[in-house]
Amino acid sequence: MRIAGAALNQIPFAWQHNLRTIRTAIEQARTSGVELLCLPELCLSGYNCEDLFLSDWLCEEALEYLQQIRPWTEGILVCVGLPVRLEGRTYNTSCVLRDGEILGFAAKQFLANDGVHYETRFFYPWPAGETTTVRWQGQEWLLGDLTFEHKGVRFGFEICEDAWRPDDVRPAARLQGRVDLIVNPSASHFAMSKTDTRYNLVLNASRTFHCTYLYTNLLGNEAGRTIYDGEILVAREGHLLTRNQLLSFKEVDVECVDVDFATPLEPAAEIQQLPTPDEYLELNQALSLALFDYMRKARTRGFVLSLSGGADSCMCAVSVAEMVRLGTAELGTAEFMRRTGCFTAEDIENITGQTESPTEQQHLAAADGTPQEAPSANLPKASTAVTSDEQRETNRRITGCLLTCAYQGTVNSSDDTLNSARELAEELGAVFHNWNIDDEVSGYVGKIAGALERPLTWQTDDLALQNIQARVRAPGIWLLANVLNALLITTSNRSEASVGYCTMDGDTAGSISPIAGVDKDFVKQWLRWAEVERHYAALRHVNALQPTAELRPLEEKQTDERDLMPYVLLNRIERLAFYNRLSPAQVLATLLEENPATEREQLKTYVKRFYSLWSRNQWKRERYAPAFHLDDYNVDPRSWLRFPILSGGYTEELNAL
Ligand SMILES: Nc1ncnc2c1ncn2[C@@H]1O[C@H](COP(=O)(O)OP(=O)(O)OC[C@H]2O[C@@H]([n+]3cccc(C(=O)O)c3)[C@H](O)[C@@H]2O)[C@@H](O)[C@H]1O
Ligand SMILES: Nc1ncnc2c1ncn2[C@@H]1O[C@H](COP(=O)(O)OP(=O)(O)OP(=O)(O)O)[C@@H](O)[C@H]1O
Ligand SMILES: NC(=O)CC[C@H](N)C(=O)O
Repeated sequence: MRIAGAALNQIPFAWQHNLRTIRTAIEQARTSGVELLCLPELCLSGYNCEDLFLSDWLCEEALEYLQQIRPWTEGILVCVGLPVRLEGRTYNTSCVLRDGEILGFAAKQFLANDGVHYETRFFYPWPAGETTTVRWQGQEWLLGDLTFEHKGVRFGFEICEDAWRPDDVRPAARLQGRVDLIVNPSASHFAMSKTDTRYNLVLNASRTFHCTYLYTNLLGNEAGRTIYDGEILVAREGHLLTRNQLLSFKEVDVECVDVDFATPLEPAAEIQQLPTPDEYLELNQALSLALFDYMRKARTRGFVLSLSGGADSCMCAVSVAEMVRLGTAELGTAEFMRRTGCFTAEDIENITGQTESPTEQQHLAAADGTPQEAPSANLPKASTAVTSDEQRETNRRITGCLLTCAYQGTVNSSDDTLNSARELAEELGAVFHNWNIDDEVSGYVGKIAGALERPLTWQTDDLALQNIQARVRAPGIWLLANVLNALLITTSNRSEASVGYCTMDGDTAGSISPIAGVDKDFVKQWLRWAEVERHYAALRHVNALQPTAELRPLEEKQTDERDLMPYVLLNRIERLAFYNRLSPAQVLATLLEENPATEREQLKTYVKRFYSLWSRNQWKRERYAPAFHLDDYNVDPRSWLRFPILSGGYTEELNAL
C-alpha cells in the first residue's frame, strides 16, 4: 500500500486557508497514487487556537468545515485533525474519512502539558478502551479509542504526546498485535536537535511494537512563537522507510512510501543512527521560516531594525537576509515575493522579469510526490546550496525592500560599531540610515536636571543616564516602522532577558523579538559560523568586537561581561536553575565541580548576582515582544517558563550559600 504523511503550514481558525492546504495535500497525494494519507494534529482548526478550544462555536465550526473535506476523499483514506466538543469537554481528535464518508474519530489519550504545551487547559484526555457517539445533523459517528481497516491493513492512532509516554502505558502497547500500522498526527514544536529524539521515538516504536509507524508533523510558524519542522517519518520494524526535509518554505509537503504489509520484515538488530544535527544550520532555517511566516501572516511589509553593529542586531539583520536567500532558493524568486504579500505584480516583474506568477498547482508540483530514498541531509537543499552571483544581487534587491536599518549614534558610540553596521547593511542590501541622538538625549537630561535643580552625572545617575540613551533610540525607529508598515525587530537574547540587561521601552521596544530564545554565547558562535560558512564577510567586524552596550563614556570601556559575568557562566547558571530546576545551593555546588580553577567566592558572587537580577527582572520578561522558541527551553513566561513577578527573590537561599 502507498501511504503518505503531509506537513501543512496552518493558521489558527483561518478556515479557508487551512481547507485549501488540506485539499492541496489530498489532491497531491491522490495524484501520486497514495491510498492512505495522514495529516497533522488539529490541522483543520490549527493547533494553537488556545482558549478558543473551550468555545462551543469553534468546535461546531470545525465539524461543519470537516463536511467540506468529505467529497475530496473519494478513492483515498485521509486522517484529519480537529477538536470535538462533547458535553462541555473538548477532545483532540483525528477524523478518518474515506470515499466521502466519516469512519470515526480517534481521540488523544495523553495530553502535552510541559514546556510550550498547555493542553490540559483546553482538552480532556480520552480514556483507553472507551468510545462514545458524535451526533451532527442526524448523523452519528464513533469517537474514542478506535482502530480501522483499509484495504486489509489494520491501523490505529497515537496522537503526538501519546507517543512520548512510557512504552507500557502508551496506546501502542495496546495496539500491538491488533494493527499493522500506527499513524501519529503531531504538532511537535521545533527545538534544535529535537529531530534526533523524534527519529529514535518513531524507529523504536516501530521495532518495539512490531508495526509500520507513520509520523506527520505541522509545518512553519503557525501562530507566532512556536515553530514546527514539518517532519514526516515512516519506519517499519526499526528500519527507516522514508524521511522528508525539514522546515520547508512550502505550505504543503507530501512524503509517500510503498509498504508491502503482506510480506513480513525482520526487525532491525539495531536502530541506525543519523548524523548529529547541525544546530547552526537548523537554527538558520528555523529562524528564517519563522520570520517569513510571521511577516506574511501578520500582513506587514518587512522589518525595521536599530542596527548597532553589535552581535545581537547583526544576527537579526543576517536572519532577514537568510530568510530571503532560503526562501527564493526553495520557492523561486517570483513565488517567494508573491508569498510575502509585500510586492505588487509590477515589483515582481521588475525584479524577476516574469510577468505571471506561477499557479499554485505549478508551484506545488515541485513538491516531490513520488516515493524516494530518505535524503541524507534533513534540511532543504537550499540550506547549504551556493548562491550564484546573479541571484545574490536579486536577493540584495529584495532584502532592500524588506529590511530597513538605522544606526543611532551618541557620543558614547565608537567608529568600530558604526563601520560594522554600515558594512553589514551594504553587504545584505538593506536600506541603511545613520543619525545621531545626542540632541534628544541632552534635551531630556537637561529637562530633568532643570526640574530637579541639579545636574545628572555619571557618578550619581549612572543607570538613568544609560537608560535614557537606549530609550531615546525607540521613538524614531518606531516612527520609521510605522511609516513603512513594518515589524520593528527588538534584538534581546535569552541571556539578557534572564538578568534584565536591557532598558524597558528602550532596546526592548519592538513588535517581534526573534532571538530572545537563544543565549548570547550561541549568538556569538552562530555569527562566526555565518561569516565563514555563509560568507558574510562584513561580520568580521562584529566577530572581532567584545559585546558592549556602549551606554557609558567610551573611556570606561564598558562590556557586558564586566557589568554581569562571563556569558558562559551566566548561561550555565540559567540552565541549571531553570532547565534542570536546581536550587541556588545545588547550582553553586555544580559550578564548583565544573570550574575547579575558579575561586569559590567568585562563583558565589556570580550565582547571587544571577538570582537577584533574575528575580528583580521577571516583569521585564513579561513585557518582551513575541519571541520564537528555538532552543530546548526558553525563559519566556508566555511560552515555557512561569515565574512570579513579585517574590522573595531567593533571599534566604542566597544568604545560606
Ligand atoms: N517588579 C517590578 N515591576 C515593575 N517595574 C519595576 C519592578 N522592579 C523595578 N522596576 C522598575 O524598573 C525600572 C528600571 O528598569 P529599566 O529602566 O529598564 O533599567 P534598569 O534595569 O535599571 O537598567 C538597565 C540595565 O540594562 C543594561 N542595558 C540597557 C540597555 C542596553 C543594554 C545593552 O546591552 O545594549 C544594556 C544597562 O547597562 C543596565 O544595567 C525602574 O524604574 C524600576 O522602578
Ligand atoms: N548605536 C546604535 N545604533 C543603533 N541601534 C543601537 C545602537 N546601540 C544600541 N542599539 C540597539 O540596542 C540594542 C541593544 O544593544 P546590545 O548591546 O544589547 O546589542 P548589540 O549591540 O546588537 O550586541 P552586543 O551586545 O554584542 O554589542 C541593539 O541590538 C540595537 O538594536
Ligand atoms: N502536541 C503534542 O502532543 C506535543 C508534545 C510532545 N512532547 C512534543 O514535544 O512533540
